[in-house]
Amino acid sequence: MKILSGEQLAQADASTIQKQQISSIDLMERVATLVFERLHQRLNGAPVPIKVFCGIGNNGGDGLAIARHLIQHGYHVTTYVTNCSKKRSKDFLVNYDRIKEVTKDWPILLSCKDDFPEIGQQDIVIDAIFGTGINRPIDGWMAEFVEHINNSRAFKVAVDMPSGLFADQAQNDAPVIRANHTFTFQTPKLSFFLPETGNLVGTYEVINIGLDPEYMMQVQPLANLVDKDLAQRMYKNRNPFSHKGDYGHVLVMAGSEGKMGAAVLASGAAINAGAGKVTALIPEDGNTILQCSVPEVMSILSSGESHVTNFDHELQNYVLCVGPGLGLKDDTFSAFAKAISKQASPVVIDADGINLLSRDLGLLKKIPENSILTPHDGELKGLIGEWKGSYDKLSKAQKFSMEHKVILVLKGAFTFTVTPQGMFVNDSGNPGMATAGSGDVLSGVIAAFLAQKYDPITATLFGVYLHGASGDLAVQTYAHEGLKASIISNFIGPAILNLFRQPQQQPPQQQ
Ligand SMILES: NC(=O)C1=CN([C@@H]2O[C@H](COP(=O)(O)OP(=O)(O)OC[C@H]3O[C@@H](n4cnc5c(N)ncnc54)[C@H](OP(=O)(O)O)[C@@H]3O)[C@@H](O)[C@H]2O)[C@H](O)CC1
Ligand SMILES: [K+]
Repeated sequence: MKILSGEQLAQADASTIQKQQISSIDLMERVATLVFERLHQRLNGAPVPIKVFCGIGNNGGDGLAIARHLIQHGYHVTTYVTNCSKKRSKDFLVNYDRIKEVTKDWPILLSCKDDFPEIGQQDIVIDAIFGTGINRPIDGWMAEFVEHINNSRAFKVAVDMPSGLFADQAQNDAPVIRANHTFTFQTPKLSFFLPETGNLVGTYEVINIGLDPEYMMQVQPLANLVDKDLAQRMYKNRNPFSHKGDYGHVLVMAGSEGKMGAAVLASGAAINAGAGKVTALIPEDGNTILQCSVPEVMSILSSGESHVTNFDHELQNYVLCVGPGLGLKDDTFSAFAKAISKQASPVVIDADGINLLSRDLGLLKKIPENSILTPHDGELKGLIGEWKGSYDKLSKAQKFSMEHKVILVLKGAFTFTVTPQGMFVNDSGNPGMATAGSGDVLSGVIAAFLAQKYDPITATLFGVYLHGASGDLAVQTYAHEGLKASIISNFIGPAILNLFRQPQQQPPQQQ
């Protein structure tokens, strides 16, 4: 699914009105009906007090039309208009008139602090104050009003976006409605996925409002969302007559004294994700640990006892995955530099591999095009320097990716994959995955898909998605707290199966 900017959504809106020969007021009606239907499905006629707060633009117009449908269906609705300027959008005004068809109560105008209504704990608040048209931080009495709503314990439903939130630009502590649920139109917005603002959205639900398919097809999005549908389409079926040679050989260069677990996890995950063969290049003293932990993985021993000191072996045709638990010793650095310089096809570099690379960024010239770097924030600083907020981080990462022709996986609640061809946001995963070794598993999984001849971007996106999906399945048994990296790794297979499982049908309701 594409993630568009506020401006692009307005263009999609205009293009829909032109091509579908639908008026903007009818499009607003379509949107409001779809939101109403979802609310009605959940509320099922409950006599809860509903307060609809409308701005004076088209988001407010949506709010008025939603309020009209709710009133028509017997809900207990009070409608308010935040009267922050004399301007009104055309379709706001039409809906302001139309609400009179269903109620004698005019919407209540709010113009200052004295007008703020009390909001009860049982109330449902529908926030239709600002949507994608917000163009500056909310200030003055409106800022206090946002705080007033946020301080209430009512359940808050945002229309398109929580008011005050910008779809695609940084905002420094500007007031924003803290929604419990957001019905967002056509595409989710980039700010939903960033750590500074993601929590303001609550759960979100995308409503397909039927914007012009041609526009949606050709537009270059800010990013693409990788969800179950897309992951399903990435999966490659196996040929029944295939053998292990068809699924590649991963060489995991990893581990040092006290960190052999990282080598075990990365190489084990490569096996679990379907690599035909996996070999671990590890320090001598780690051999027993590795061989006892994952019998499927072969080993090559470096001459160093406690850390890898050299890269000398006879292997041919393998995918290199380098870095987990490798350490930062000088002779490890030389072995790392030799390892990456010998590669002709993309490599996966993680953890200490990235720290070693940051020691001499000149080595970037030796890395094959489309190699995959999987830094956490601390490691990323060694590559792109400091940043101010997520938008700055993403823009620096994009510049780095294009300049060095590498794929960056920026791990987080929503992992961003930044490629020279564009940016992707991952939709799977949960906070239980914030646990030691989870990243080692990810690097092994991505390397396994590279070895299975997925192209580098697909191997990365599919690996990141499945890693998160494994965590999502595992958490149902282990809870966030009980999740650990080896469990995530063991759930890769079930997560692949789950890609093709249909959601369970609800049993028919009894009359
Ligand atoms: N995208 C679609 O296809 C559809 C979207 N719909 C809905 O429309 C809104 C976007 O509507 P728009 O009218 O462009 O914008 P808003 O309603 O969000 O707000 C614009 C008005 O607010 C003023 N403004 C902006 N920032 C502030 C502020 N900080 N304080 C006070 N006032 C502000 C702005 O006025 P100016 O003074 O800046 O000129 C506008 O008056 C979208 O989110 C959807 O909900 C359609 O219903 C259907 C299709
Ligand atoms: K809103």
